[in-house]
Amino acid sequence: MSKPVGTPVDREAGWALLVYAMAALVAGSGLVLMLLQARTASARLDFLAPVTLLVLGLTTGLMVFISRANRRQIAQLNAMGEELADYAALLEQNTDLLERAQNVANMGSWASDIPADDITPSPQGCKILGLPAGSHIRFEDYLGLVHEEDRADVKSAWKDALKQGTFDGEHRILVNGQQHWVRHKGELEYEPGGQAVSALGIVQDITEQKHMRMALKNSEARYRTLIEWTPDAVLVHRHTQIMYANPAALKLFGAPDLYSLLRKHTTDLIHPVDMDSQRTRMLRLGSDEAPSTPAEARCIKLDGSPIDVEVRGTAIEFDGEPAVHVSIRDITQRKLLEHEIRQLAFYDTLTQLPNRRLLDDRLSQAINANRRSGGFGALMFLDLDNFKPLNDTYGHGVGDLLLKEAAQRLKACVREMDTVARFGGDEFVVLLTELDTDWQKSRQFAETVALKIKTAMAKPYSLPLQDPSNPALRVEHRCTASIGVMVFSSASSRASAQDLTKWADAAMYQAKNEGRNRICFSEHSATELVDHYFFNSYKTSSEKG
Ligand SMILES: Nc1nc2c(ncn2[C@@H]2O[C@H](COP(=O)(O)OP(=O)(O)OP(=O)(O)O)[C@@H](O)[C@H]2O)c(=O)[nH]1
Repeated sequence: MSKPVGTPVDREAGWALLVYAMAALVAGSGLVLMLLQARTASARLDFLAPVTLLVLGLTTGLMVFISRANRRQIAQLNAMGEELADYAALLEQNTDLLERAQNVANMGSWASDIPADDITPSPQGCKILGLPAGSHIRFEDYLGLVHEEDRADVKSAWKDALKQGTFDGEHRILVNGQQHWVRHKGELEYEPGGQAVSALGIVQDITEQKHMRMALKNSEARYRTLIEWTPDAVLVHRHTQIMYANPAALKLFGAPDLYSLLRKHTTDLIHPVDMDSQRTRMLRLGSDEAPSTPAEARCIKLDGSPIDVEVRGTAIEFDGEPAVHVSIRDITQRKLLEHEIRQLAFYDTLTQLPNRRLLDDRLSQAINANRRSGGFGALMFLDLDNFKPLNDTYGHGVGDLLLKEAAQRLKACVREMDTVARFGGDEFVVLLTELDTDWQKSRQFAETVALKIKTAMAKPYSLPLQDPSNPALRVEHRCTASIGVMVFSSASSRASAQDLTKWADAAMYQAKNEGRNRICFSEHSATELVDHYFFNSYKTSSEKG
Protein backbone atom coordinates (compact mmCIF):
# COMPACT_ATOMS: atom_id res chain seq x y z
CA MET A 1 0.00 0.00 0.00
CA SER A 2 1.44 3.32 -1.05
CA LYS A 3 1.59 6.04 1.57
CA PRO A 4 -0.13 9.41 0.97
CA VAL A 5 2.46 12.10 0.34
CA GLY A 6 2.42 15.41 2.32
CA THR A 7 0.11 16.72 5.06
CA PRO A 8 -3.70 16.95 4.60
CA VAL A 9 -3.35 20.73 4.16
CA ASP A 10 -0.71 20.28 1.44
CA ARG A 11 -2.83 17.68 -0.29
CA GLU A 12 -5.93 19.84 -0.16
CA ALA A 13 -4.03 22.83 -1.57
CA GLY A 14 -2.71 20.59 -4.38
CA TRP A 15 -6.21 19.44 -5.31
CA ALA A 16 -7.47 23.03 -5.18
CA LEU A 17 -4.65 24.14 -7.51
CA LEU A 18 -5.52 21.35 -9.92
CA VAL A 19 -9.21 22.33 -9.91
CA TYR A 20 -8.29 26.02 -10.39
CA ALA A 21 -6.06 25.04 -13.33
CA MET A 22 -8.81 22.93 -14.93
CA ALA A 23 -11.43 25.65 -14.36
CA ALA A 24 -9.05 28.20 -15.92
CA LEU A 25 -8.48 25.84 -18.85
CA VAL A 26 -12.24 25.41 -19.40
CA ALA A 27 -12.94 29.14 -19.01
CA GLY A 28 -9.94 29.97 -21.27
CA SER A 29 -11.12 27.50 -23.93
CA GLY A 30 -14.58 29.13 -23.86
CA LEU A 31 -13.00 32.59 -24.22
CA VAL A 32 -10.76 31.51 -27.16
CA LEU A 33 -13.72 29.89 -28.92
CA MET A 34 -15.75 33.03 -28.46
CA LEU A 35 -13.00 35.18 -29.95
CA LEU A 36 -12.59 32.84 -32.95
CA GLN A 37 -16.32 32.77 -33.64
CA ALA A 38 -16.58 36.54 -33.40
CA ARG A 39 -13.94 36.83 -36.13
CA THR A 40 -15.65 34.34 -38.38
CA ALA A 41 -19.11 36.04 -37.70
CA SER A 42 -20.86 32.72 -37.38
CA ALA A 43 -24.41 32.25 -36.28
CA ARG A 44 -25.65 33.62 -32.91
CA LEU A 45 -26.31 30.11 -31.57
CA ASP A 46 -22.67 29.16 -31.96
CA PHE A 47 -21.78 31.41 -28.92
CA LEU A 48 -23.60 29.06 -26.56
CA ALA A 49 -20.81 26.50 -26.22
CA PRO A 50 -17.92 28.87 -25.54
CA VAL A 51 -20.04 30.97 -23.08
CA THR A 52 -21.07 27.80 -21.31
CA LEU A 53 -17.44 26.75 -21.06
CA LEU A 54 -16.42 30.21 -19.75
CA VAL A 55 -19.21 30.28 -17.13
CA LEU A 56 -18.53 26.70 -16.12
CA GLY A 57 -14.82 27.36 -15.63
CA LEU A 58 -15.38 30.61 -13.67
CA THR A 59 -18.16 29.11 -11.53
CA THR A 60 -16.09 26.04 -10.66
CA GLY A 61 -13.09 28.23 -9.70
CA LEU A 62 -15.31 30.52 -7.62
CA MET A 63 -16.99 27.64 -5.85
CA VAL A 64 -13.68 26.02 -4.97
CA PHE A 65 -12.42 29.38 -3.70
CA ILE A 66 -15.50 29.98 -1.54
CA SER A 67 -15.45 26.46 -0.23
CA ARG A 68 -11.79 26.77 0.79
CA ALA A 69 -12.40 30.10 2.49
CA ASN A 70 -15.28 28.60 4.47
CA ARG A 71 -13.25 25.63 5.49
CA ARG A 72 -10.46 27.91 6.76
CA GLN A 73 -12.94 29.92 8.82
CA ILE A 74 -14.47 26.74 10.23
CA ALA A 75 -11.01 25.50 11.17
CA GLN A 76 -10.26 28.80 12.91
CA LEU A 77 -13.57 28.67 14.73
CA ASN A 78 -12.86 25.09 15.78
CA ALA A 79 -9.44 26.10 17.14
CA MET A 80 -10.99 28.98 19.09
CA GLY A 81 -13.66 26.66 20.42
CA GLU A 82 -11.01 24.22 21.62
CA GLU A 83 -9.06 27.05 23.26
CA LEU A 84 -12.23 28.25 25.02
CA ALA A 85 -12.96 24.73 26.22
CA ASP A 86 -9.42 24.58 27.67
CA TYR A 87 -9.96 27.90 29.43
CA ALA A 88 -13.34 26.75 30.75
CA ALA A 89 -11.75 23.56 32.13
CA LEU A 90 -8.98 25.59 33.76
CA LEU A 91 -11.51 28.00 35.22
CA GLU A 92 -13.55 25.11 36.54
CA GLN A 93 -10.43 23.59 38.03
CA ASN A 94 -9.45 26.91 39.68
CA THR A 95 -12.97 27.47 40.96
CA ASP A 96 -12.92 24.00 42.43
CA LEU A 97 -9.54 24.67 44.06
CA LEU A 98 -10.77 28.02 45.39
CA GLU A 99 -13.85 26.38 46.84
CA ARG A 100 -11.78 23.66 48.48
CA ALA A 101 -9.36 26.25 49.87
CA GLN A 102 -12.29 28.28 51.23
CA ASN A 103 -13.70 25.13 52.74
CA VAL A 104 -10.43 24.27 54.49
CA ALA A 105 -9.96 27.85 55.74
CA ASN A 106 -13.59 28.01 56.80
CA MET A 107 -13.67 31.17 54.76
CA GLY A 108 -16.02 32.21 52.00
CA SER A 109 -16.09 35.07 49.57
CA TRP A 110 -18.80 37.22 48.10
CA ALA A 111 -19.30 39.82 45.42
CA SER A 112 -21.79 42.63 45.53
CA ASP A 113 -23.37 44.62 42.73
CA ILE A 114 -24.07 47.72 44.77
CA PRO A 115 -26.50 49.63 42.47
CA ALA A 116 -28.51 46.42 41.93
CA ASP A 117 -28.33 45.64 45.67
CA ASP A 118 -27.29 42.07 44.86
CA ILE A 119 -24.85 40.11 47.02
CA THR A 120 -23.55 36.78 45.70
CA PRO A 121 -21.75 34.66 48.27
CA SER A 122 -19.46 31.80 47.17
CA PRO A 123 -20.64 28.25 48.03
CA GLN A 124 -18.54 28.32 51.23
CA GLY A 125 -19.81 31.86 51.92
CA CYS A 126 -23.39 30.54 51.65
CA LYS A 127 -22.51 27.70 54.02
CA ILE A 128 -21.06 30.10 56.61
CA LEU A 129 -24.07 32.40 56.37
CA GLY A 130 -26.51 29.47 56.50
CA LEU A 131 -27.88 30.14 53.00
CA PRO A 132 -28.67 27.62 50.24
CA ALA A 133 -25.80 27.27 47.73
CA GLY A 134 -26.06 29.74 44.86
CA SER A 135 -28.12 32.26 46.86
CA HIS A 136 -28.29 35.94 45.96
CA ILE A 137 -29.32 38.26 48.75
CA ARG A 138 -29.99 41.93 49.32
CA PHE A 139 -28.22 43.97 52.00
CA GLU A 140 -31.45 44.05 54.02
CA ASP A 141 -31.61 40.23 53.84
CA TYR A 142 -28.09 40.08 55.24
CA LEU A 143 -29.02 42.44 58.08
CA GLY A 144 -31.80 39.99 58.88
CA LEU A 145 -29.15 37.35 59.62
CA VAL A 146 -27.13 39.66 61.90
CA HIS A 147 -27.66 39.46 65.67
CA GLU A 148 -30.02 42.29 66.59
CA GLU A 149 -27.52 43.79 69.05
CA ASP A 150 -24.93 44.09 66.27
CA ARG A 151 -27.26 45.24 63.48
CA ALA A 152 -26.81 48.98 64.00
CA ASP A 153 -23.03 48.58 64.06
CA VAL A 154 -23.02 46.58 60.82
CA LYS A 155 -25.20 49.23 59.15
CA SER A 156 -22.96 52.07 60.19
CA ALA A 157 -19.81 50.06 59.26
CA TRP A 158 -21.20 49.56 55.72
CA LYS A 159 -22.02 53.26 55.51
CA ASP A 160 -18.43 54.11 56.44
CA ALA A 161 -17.15 51.52 53.96
CA LEU A 162 -19.05 53.20 51.12
CA LYS A 163 -17.04 56.33 51.84
CA GLN A 164 -13.69 54.78 52.73
CA GLY A 165 -13.54 52.00 50.15
CA THR A 166 -12.61 49.23 52.60
CA PHE A 167 -14.10 47.50 55.58
CA ASP A 168 -13.03 45.00 58.20
CA GLY A 169 -15.30 44.03 61.08
CA GLU A 170 -16.56 41.27 63.34
CA HIS A 171 -20.13 40.63 64.41
CA ARG A 172 -22.57 37.90 65.34
CA ILE A 173 -25.01 36.22 62.97
CA LEU A 174 -27.70 33.66 63.64
CA VAL A 175 -27.45 30.43 61.61
CA ASN A 176 -30.33 28.02 62.24
CA GLY A 177 -30.94 29.71 65.58
CA GLN A 178 -27.28 29.29 66.59
CA GLN A 179 -25.08 32.28 67.24
CA HIS A 180 -21.88 32.46 65.16
CA TRP A 181 -19.14 35.06 65.03
CA VAL A 182 -18.09 36.15 61.54
CA ARG A 183 -15.45 38.46 60.21
CA HIS A 184 -15.94 40.40 56.97
CA LYS A 185 -13.14 42.06 55.12
CA GLY A 186 -13.46 43.64 51.69
CA GLU A 187 -12.86 46.37 49.14
CA LEU A 188 -15.20 48.51 47.05
CA GLU A 189 -14.86 49.76 43.47
CA TYR A 190 -16.13 53.10 42.20
CA GLU A 191 -17.15 54.42 38.80
CA PRO A 192 -15.47 57.60 37.56
CA GLY A 193 -18.33 59.70 39.00
CA GLY A 194 -17.46 58.45 42.50
CA GLN A 195 -20.42 56.11 42.85
CA ALA A 196 -19.62 52.74 44.51
CA VAL A 197 -20.45 50.07 41.98
CA SER A 198 -19.18 46.83 43.38
CA ALA A 199 -17.59 45.22 46.36
CA LEU A 200 -15.59 42.07 46.84
CA GLY A 201 -15.00 40.55 50.23
CA ILE A 202 -14.29 37.51 52.34
CA VAL A 203 -16.34 36.15 55.21
CA GLN A 204 -14.81 33.92 57.87
CA ASP A 205 -16.44 31.98 60.69
CA ILE A 206 -14.37 32.99 63.75
CA THR A 207 -16.68 31.52 66.41
CA GLU A 208 -14.02 29.10 67.69
CA GLN A 209 -11.23 31.70 67.85
CA LYS A 210 -13.62 34.16 69.48
CA HIS A 211 -14.58 31.65 72.17
CA MET A 212 -10.93 30.78 72.76
CA ARG A 213 -9.99 34.46 72.97
CA MET A 214 -12.86 35.10 75.38
CA ALA A 215 -11.91 32.06 77.50
CA LEU A 216 -8.30 33.25 77.61
CA LYS A 217 -9.42 36.75 78.53
CA ASN A 218 -11.66 35.35 81.27
CA SER A 219 -8.92 33.12 82.67
CA GLU A 220 -6.45 36.03 82.58
CA ALA A 221 -9.00 38.19 84.37
CA ARG A 222 -9.53 35.44 86.96
CA TYR A 223 -5.74 35.02 87.32
CA ARG A 224 -5.31 38.75 87.86
CA THR A 225 -8.15 38.90 90.40
CA LEU A 226 -6.67 35.98 92.32
CA ILE A 227 -3.16 37.34 92.46
CA GLU A 228 -4.38 40.85 93.23
CA TRP A 229 -5.86 39.45 96.42
CA THR A 230 -3.24 36.94 97.43
CA PRO A 231 -1.18 37.98 100.47
CA ASP A 232 1.99 36.66 98.78
CA ALA A 233 3.95 38.97 96.57
CA VAL A 234 3.64 37.97 92.90
CA LEU A 235 5.88 39.08 90.07
CA VAL A 236 5.48 38.02 86.47
CA HIS A 237 8.60 38.37 84.39
CA ARG A 238 9.76 37.54 80.90
CA HIS A 239 13.52 37.02 80.55
CA THR A 240 13.82 38.69 84.01
CA GLN A 241 12.01 41.86 82.81
CA ILE A 242 9.14 42.44 85.26
CA MET A 243 5.79 42.53 83.42
CA TYR A 244 3.41 42.54 86.36
CA ALA A 245 3.52 43.00 90.14
CA ASN A 246 0.60 42.63 92.56
CA PRO A 247 -0.08 45.07 95.45
CA ALA A 248 1.61 42.67 97.92
CA ALA A 249 4.79 42.82 95.80
CA LEU A 250 4.74 46.63 95.86
CA LYS A 251 4.47 46.46 99.63
CA LEU A 252 7.18 43.81 100.04
CA PHE A 253 9.74 45.65 97.92
CA GLY A 254 8.73 49.09 99.21
CA ALA A 255 7.77 50.30 95.73
CA PRO A 256 5.77 53.55 95.67
CA ASP A 257 3.90 52.50 92.51
CA LEU A 258 3.67 49.74 89.93
CA TYR A 259 5.77 51.64 87.40
CA SER A 260 8.80 51.68 89.71
CA LEU A 261 8.79 47.85 89.68
CA LEU A 262 7.94 47.48 85.98
CA ARG A 263 11.16 49.30 85.12
CA LYS A 264 13.16 46.66 87.00
CA HIS A 265 14.49 43.19 86.28
CA THR A 266 14.02 40.41 88.85
CA THR A 267 17.83 40.28 89.10
CA ASP A 268 17.74 43.84 90.51
CA LEU A 269 15.75 42.47 93.46
CA ILE A 270 17.94 39.46 94.29
CA HIS A 271 20.61 39.78 96.95
CA PRO A 272 24.12 39.20 95.51
CA VAL A 273 24.64 36.19 97.83
CA ASP A 274 21.78 34.33 96.15
CA MET A 275 22.21 35.65 92.61
CA ASP A 276 23.84 32.53 91.14
CA SER A 277 21.41 30.04 92.67
CA GLN A 278 18.38 32.14 91.67
CA ARG A 279 19.64 32.61 88.11
CA THR A 280 20.03 28.84 87.80
CA ARG A 281 16.49 28.33 89.08
CA MET A 282 15.12 30.90 86.62
CA LEU A 283 16.92 29.25 83.70
CA ARG A 284 15.56 25.85 84.71
CA LEU A 285 12.04 27.30 84.82
CA GLY A 286 12.36 28.55 81.26
CA SER A 287 12.80 25.00 80.00
CA ASP A 288 10.79 23.11 82.62
CA GLU A 289 7.03 23.50 82.84
CA ALA A 290 6.80 22.09 86.37
CA PRO A 291 6.61 24.62 89.22
CA SER A 292 9.84 24.95 91.15
CA THR A 293 10.06 23.77 94.74
CA PRO A 294 10.01 26.62 97.28
CA ALA A 295 13.47 27.95 98.07
CA GLU A 296 14.68 30.41 100.64
CA ALA A 297 16.54 33.41 99.32
CA ARG A 298 17.51 36.93 100.22
CA CYS A 299 16.02 39.77 98.24
CA ILE A 300 16.65 43.49 98.37
CA LYS A 301 14.02 46.16 98.66
CA LEU A 302 14.09 49.23 96.45
CA ASP A 303 15.73 51.13 99.34
CA GLY A 304 18.51 48.50 99.38
CA SER A 305 17.56 46.78 102.65
CA PRO A 306 17.63 42.96 102.63
CA ILE A 307 14.61 40.71 103.21
CA ASP A 308 14.38 36.98 103.77
CA VAL A 309 11.91 35.38 101.39
CA GLU A 310 10.70 32.05 100.13
CA VAL A 311 10.36 31.97 96.34
CA ARG A 312 8.55 29.62 94.03
CA GLY A 313 8.22 30.02 90.29
CA THR A 314 6.23 28.48 87.51
CA ALA A 315 6.14 28.92 83.75
CA ILE A 316 2.93 30.57 82.54
CA GLU A 317 1.51 32.32 79.51
CA PHE A 318 1.05 36.01 80.10
CA ASP A 319 -0.57 38.28 77.49
CA GLY A 320 -0.33 35.37 75.09
CA GLU A 321 3.42 34.82 75.48
CA PRO A 322 5.61 32.62 77.71
CA ALA A 323 6.50 34.20 81.05
CA VAL A 324 7.39 33.18 84.61
CA HIS A 325 5.12 33.65 87.63
CA VAL A 326 7.11 34.08 90.84
CA SER A 327 5.44 33.84 94.21
CA ILE A 328 7.43 35.51 96.98
CA ARG A 329 6.63 35.07 100.66
CA ASP A 330 8.18 37.28 103.29
CA ILE A 331 9.72 34.93 105.85
CA THR A 332 11.54 37.55 107.95
CA GLN A 333 9.40 36.72 110.99
CA ARG A 334 9.85 32.99 110.46
CA LYS A 335 13.60 33.46 110.15
CA LEU A 336 13.69 35.50 113.36
CA LEU A 337 11.70 32.82 115.14
CA GLU A 338 13.95 30.10 113.77
CA HIS A 339 16.96 32.07 114.92
CA GLU A 340 15.38 32.48 118.34
CA ILE A 341 14.61 28.74 118.60
CA ARG A 342 18.13 27.91 117.48
CA GLN A 343 19.56 30.35 119.99
CA LEU A 344 17.46 28.79 122.77
CA ALA A 345 18.40 25.28 121.73
CA PHE A 346 22.10 25.79 121.19
CA TYR A 347 23.13 28.98 122.95
CA ASP A 348 23.27 30.18 126.49
CA THR A 349 20.75 32.97 126.99
CA LEU A 350 22.91 34.97 129.41
CA THR A 351 26.27 35.02 127.63
CA GLN A 352 25.09 34.08 124.08
CA LEU A 353 27.89 31.50 124.05
CA PRO A 354 27.26 27.99 122.65
CA ASN A 355 25.72 25.75 125.31
CA ARG A 356 26.67 22.23 126.31
CA ARG A 357 24.64 20.66 123.45
CA LEU A 358 26.36 22.68 120.75
CA LEU A 359 29.72 22.10 122.41
CA ASP A 360 29.17 18.33 122.26
CA ASP A 361 28.35 18.61 118.59
CA ARG A 362 31.44 20.70 117.80
CA LEU A 363 33.64 18.44 119.88
CA SER A 364 32.45 15.39 117.93
CA GLN A 365 33.14 17.26 114.68
CA ALA A 366 36.65 18.13 115.93
CA ILE A 367 37.32 14.49 116.83
CA ASN A 368 36.30 13.44 113.31
CA ALA A 369 38.36 16.21 111.73
CA ASN A 370 41.40 15.13 113.75
CA ARG A 371 40.82 11.57 112.69
CA ARG A 372 41.06 12.67 109.06
CA SER A 373 43.97 15.09 109.48
CA GLY A 374 45.90 13.16 112.10
CA GLY A 375 46.31 16.39 114.08
CA PHE A 376 45.70 17.38 117.70
CA GLY A 377 43.07 19.50 119.44
CA ALA A 378 42.69 20.75 122.99
CA LEU A 379 39.77 20.95 125.37
CA MET A 380 39.93 23.31 128.36
CA PHE A 381 37.58 23.19 131.29
CA LEU A 382 37.39 26.41 133.34
CA ASP A 383 35.75 27.15 136.65
CA LEU A 384 35.82 30.61 138.12
CA ASP A 385 37.40 30.91 141.54
CA ASN A 386 35.81 33.01 144.19
CA PHE A 387 32.71 33.84 142.19
CA LYS A 388 30.10 32.96 144.80
CA PRO A 389 30.90 35.85 147.19
CA LEU A 390 30.03 38.36 144.42
CA ASN A 391 26.60 36.82 144.09
CA ASP A 392 26.13 36.63 147.80
CA THR A 393 27.21 40.24 148.43
CA TYR A 394 25.77 42.13 145.45
CA GLY A 395 23.13 39.76 144.10
CA HIS A 396 22.81 37.56 141.00
CA GLY A 397 22.34 40.53 138.69
CA VAL A 398 25.88 41.71 139.31
CA GLY A 399 27.11 38.08 139.15
CA ASP A 400 25.48 37.83 135.71
CA LEU A 401 27.40 40.88 134.55
CA LEU A 402 30.66 39.22 135.56
CA LEU A 403 29.76 36.01 133.72
CA LYS A 404 29.02 38.04 130.58
CA GLU A 405 32.29 39.93 130.88
CA ALA A 406 34.16 36.62 131.45
CA ALA A 407 32.60 35.24 128.26
CA GLN A 408 33.86 38.23 126.24
CA ARG A 409 37.37 37.90 127.69
CA LEU A 410 37.46 34.21 126.80
CA LYS A 411 36.38 34.85 123.23
CA ALA A 412 39.07 37.49 122.86
CA CYS A 413 41.74 34.90 123.77
CA VAL A 414 40.96 32.37 121.02
CA ARG A 415 40.73 32.20 117.22
CA GLU A 416 37.49 32.58 115.25
CA MET A 417 37.49 28.84 114.48
CA ASP A 418 37.68 27.87 118.17
CA THR A 419 34.65 27.43 120.43
CA VAL A 420 33.99 29.04 123.79
CA ALA A 421 30.98 27.48 125.51
CA ARG A 422 29.25 28.02 128.83
CA PHE A 423 28.99 24.65 130.49
CA GLY A 424 26.78 25.84 133.35
CA GLY A 425 27.01 28.10 136.48
CA ASP A 426 30.51 29.63 136.49
CA GLU A 427 31.98 26.87 134.31
CA PHE A 428 33.20 27.44 130.73
CA VAL A 429 34.75 25.17 128.13
CA VAL A 430 37.15 26.21 125.38
CA LEU A 431 37.72 23.96 122.38
CA LEU A 432 40.82 24.56 120.28
CA THR A 433 40.79 22.71 116.95
CA GLU A 434 43.37 21.93 114.26
CA LEU A 435 46.42 22.66 116.43
CA ASP A 436 49.22 20.67 114.81
CA THR A 437 50.13 17.14 113.82
CA ASP A 438 53.04 17.33 116.23
CA TRP A 439 52.20 16.54 119.87
CA GLN A 440 54.80 18.86 121.38
CA LYS A 441 53.80 21.85 119.28
CA SER A 442 50.11 21.26 119.97
CA ARG A 443 50.65 21.00 123.71
CA GLN A 444 52.71 24.16 123.62
CA PHE A 445 50.04 26.02 121.69
CA ALA A 446 47.34 24.84 124.15
CA GLU A 447 49.47 25.94 127.07
CA THR A 448 50.05 29.38 125.53
CA VAL A 449 46.32 29.89 125.07
CA ALA A 450 45.55 28.59 128.61
CA LEU A 451 48.06 31.05 130.06
CA LYS A 452 46.54 33.88 128.03
CA ILE A 453 43.11 32.94 129.40
CA LYS A 454 44.37 32.64 132.95
CA THR A 455 45.87 36.15 132.73
CA ALA A 456 42.77 37.65 131.10
CA MET A 457 40.42 36.13 133.66
CA ALA A 458 42.50 37.24 136.60
CA LYS A 459 42.20 40.90 135.71
CA PRO A 460 39.83 42.76 138.06
CA TYR A 461 36.21 43.19 136.97
CA SER A 462 34.63 46.62 137.35
CA LEU A 463 30.89 46.02 137.53
CA PRO A 464 28.00 48.51 137.85
CA LEU A 465 25.98 47.84 140.98
CA GLN A 466 22.68 48.48 139.19
CA ASP A 467 21.51 50.79 141.94
CA PRO A 468 18.74 53.01 140.50
CA SER A 469 19.47 55.67 143.14
CA ASN A 470 23.13 55.77 142.07
CA PRO A 471 23.67 54.34 138.57
CA ALA A 472 27.36 55.29 138.56
CA LEU A 473 28.12 53.06 141.54
CA ARG A 474 30.50 50.21 140.61
CA VAL A 475 32.18 47.35 142.39
CA GLU A 476 35.57 45.89 141.65
CA HIS A 477 35.80 42.12 141.94
CA ARG A 478 38.76 39.80 141.55
CA CYS A 479 38.01 36.36 140.35
CA THR A 480 40.54 34.01 138.78
CA ALA A 481 40.01 30.75 136.87
CA SER A 482 41.16 27.18 137.42
CA ILE A 483 41.85 25.50 134.07
CA GLY A 484 42.07 21.84 133.18
CA VAL A 485 43.52 21.01 129.73
CA MET A 486 43.13 17.83 127.72
CA VAL A 487 45.15 17.56 124.50
CA PHE A 488 43.59 14.98 122.22
CA SER A 489 44.32 13.44 118.87
CA SER A 490 41.46 10.98 118.47
CA ALA A 491 43.62 9.05 116.07
CA SER A 492 43.04 6.08 118.30
CA SER A 493 39.29 6.83 118.02
CA ARG A 494 38.80 5.42 121.48
CA ALA A 495 37.89 8.66 123.29
CA SER A 496 34.39 10.06 122.96
CA ALA A 497 33.35 13.70 123.42
CA GLN A 498 32.07 12.82 126.91
CA ASP A 499 35.39 11.14 127.82
CA LEU A 500 37.38 14.19 126.79
CA THR A 501 35.12 16.54 128.78
CA LYS A 502 35.30 14.30 131.81
CA TRP A 503 39.13 14.20 131.67
CA ALA A 504 39.41 17.99 131.19
CA ASP A 505 36.99 18.48 134.09
CA ALA A 506 39.13 16.23 136.27
CA ALA A 507 42.21 18.27 135.37
CA MET A 508 40.32 21.44 136.34
CA TYR A 509 39.53 19.92 139.75
CA GLN A 510 43.17 19.11 140.13
CA ALA A 511 43.97 22.80 139.48
CA LYS A 512 41.37 23.77 142.12
CA ASN A 513 42.86 21.35 144.59
CA GLU A 514 46.33 22.61 143.92
CA GLY A 515 45.31 26.09 144.98
CA ARG A 516 43.23 27.61 142.14
CA ASN A 517 44.26 30.18 139.48
CA ARG A 518 46.38 27.60 137.73
CA ILE A 519 46.52 25.27 134.73
CA CYS A 520 46.67 21.48 134.91
CA PHE A 521 47.05 19.09 131.96
CA SER A 522 45.07 15.86 132.04
CA GLU A 523 47.12 12.71 132.54
CA HIS A 524 45.05 11.19 129.72
CA SER A 525 46.79 13.54 127.30
CA ALA A 526 49.85 11.30 127.51
CA THR A 527 47.77 8.17 126.86
CA GLU A 528 46.31 9.90 123.83
CA LEU A 529 49.86 10.59 122.68
CA VAL A 530 50.83 6.94 122.88
CA ASP A 531 47.62 5.95 121.10
CA HIS A 532 48.24 8.58 118.47
CA TYR A 533 51.68 7.28 117.57
CA PHE A 534 50.52 3.69 117.71
CA PHE A 535 47.59 4.49 115.43
CA ASN A 536 49.68 6.48 112.96
CA SER A 537 52.45 3.91 112.72
CA TYR A 538 49.83 1.17 112.23
CA LYS A 539 48.14 3.28 109.56
CA THR A 540 51.42 3.92 107.73
CA SER A 541 52.48 0.26 107.78
CA SER A 542 49.06 -0.95 106.60
CA GLU A 543 49.13 1.66 103.81
CA LYS A 544 52.59 0.44 102.77
CA GLY A 545 51.89 -3.20 102.94
N1 LIG B 1 24.83 35.25 138.93
C1 LIG B 1 24.76 33.98 138.61
N2 LIG B 1 25.23 33.06 139.44
C2 LIG B 1 25.17 31.77 139.09
C3 LIG B 1 24.61 31.35 137.89
N3 LIG B 1 24.68 29.98 137.83
C4 LIG B 1 25.29 29.57 138.94
N4 LIG B 1 25.60 30.65 139.74
C5 LIG B 1 26.25 30.67 140.96
O1 LIG B 1 27.62 30.36 140.82
C6 LIG B 1 28.13 29.89 142.00
C7 LIG B 1 29.00 28.70 141.71
O2 LIG B 1 29.49 28.13 142.92
P1 LIG B 1 30.99 27.82 143.17
O3 LIG B 1 31.72 27.52 141.93
O4 LIG B 1 30.99 26.81 144.22
O5 LIG B 1 31.50 29.19 143.79
P2 LIG B 1 32.99 29.71 143.83
O6 LIG B 1 32.94 30.85 144.77
O7 LIG B 1 33.42 30.02 142.48
O8 LIG B 1 33.78 28.53 144.42
P3 LIG B 1 35.04 27.84 143.86
O9 LIG B 1 34.72 27.40 142.48
O10 LIG B 1 35.25 26.70 144.74
O11 LIG B 1 36.11 28.83 143.85
C8 LIG B 1 26.91 29.59 142.88
O12 LIG B 1 26.77 30.59 143.85
C9 LIG B 1 25.73 29.66 141.92
O13 LIG B 1 24.54 30.11 142.55
C10 LIG B 1 24.08 32.36 137.05
O14 LIG B 1 23.55 32.09 135.95
N5 LIG B 1 24.19 33.64 137.45
